Amino acid sequence: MTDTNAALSRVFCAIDTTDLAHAADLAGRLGPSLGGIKLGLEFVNAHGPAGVRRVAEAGHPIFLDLKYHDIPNTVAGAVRAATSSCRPFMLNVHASGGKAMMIAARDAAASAAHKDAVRKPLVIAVTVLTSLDDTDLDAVGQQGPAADQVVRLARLTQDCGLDGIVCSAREIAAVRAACGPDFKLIVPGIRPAWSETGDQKRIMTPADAIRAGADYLVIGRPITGAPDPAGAVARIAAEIAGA
Ligand SMILES: O=c1ccn([C@@H]2O[C@H](COP(=O)(O)O)[C@@H](O)[C@H]2O)c(=O)[nH]1
Repeated sequence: MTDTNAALSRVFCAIDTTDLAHAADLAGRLGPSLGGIKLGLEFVNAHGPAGVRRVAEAGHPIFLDLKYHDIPNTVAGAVRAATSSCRPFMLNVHASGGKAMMIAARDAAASAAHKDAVRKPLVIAVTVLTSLDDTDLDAVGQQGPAADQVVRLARLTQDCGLDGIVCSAREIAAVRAACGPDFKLIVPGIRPAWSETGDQKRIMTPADAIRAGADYLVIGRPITGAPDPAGAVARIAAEIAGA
């Protein structure tokens, strides 16, 4: 990839904060070429759909990262409500919530979008959190290694008709081999060489993750914790463009 705008369009910035004014200001400063903004549990629990709509005023697609994990009826209701109130580009559930729940989420997103005459959000499923490694999986009784569990859940997600998954960059090759080129791979756990790892365990640099075949990268603290967030985004875009 040689074009920095094309590189930027693959990046969702995770704005994890309770500060609404800061989130809206930051979204406005990251430039129109950014792929989108990811808002999750911290922000939405503080500010709800009105806060999401406020941040969306900057014009970026919104990835609503609330990782629903409940019984099918409850998740369907949450997906319907979120689709109508937040109009996200993409939202997610946990694949380990099972087949019936994922199908209910898929159908709820489609029916709510149809009812409101808006574009259906991409519905994707979290496989294995990027903060977990093989030892962590053993501890919760999930059959590792992580890559095997990710592929198992990716196949299940695809069978349920969802649009893609959240996985780490380390599993991209295995998931592509199992699920093909059109299945969307959304990849957090991204750490430029100059950033701190923090609580993430299955990490990769932005350039390597794009080279591996990620559709979108989700990058939070390396951008939001930088003294100059827009500068950090530009640096990441240049690294990807050089990949
Ligand atoms: O497996 C997952 C699923 C979601 N996330 C989310 O992505 C961002 C990453 O932020 P960083 O600051 O770059 O670590 C964060 O909002 C998580 O909730 C994830 O990291 N891993």
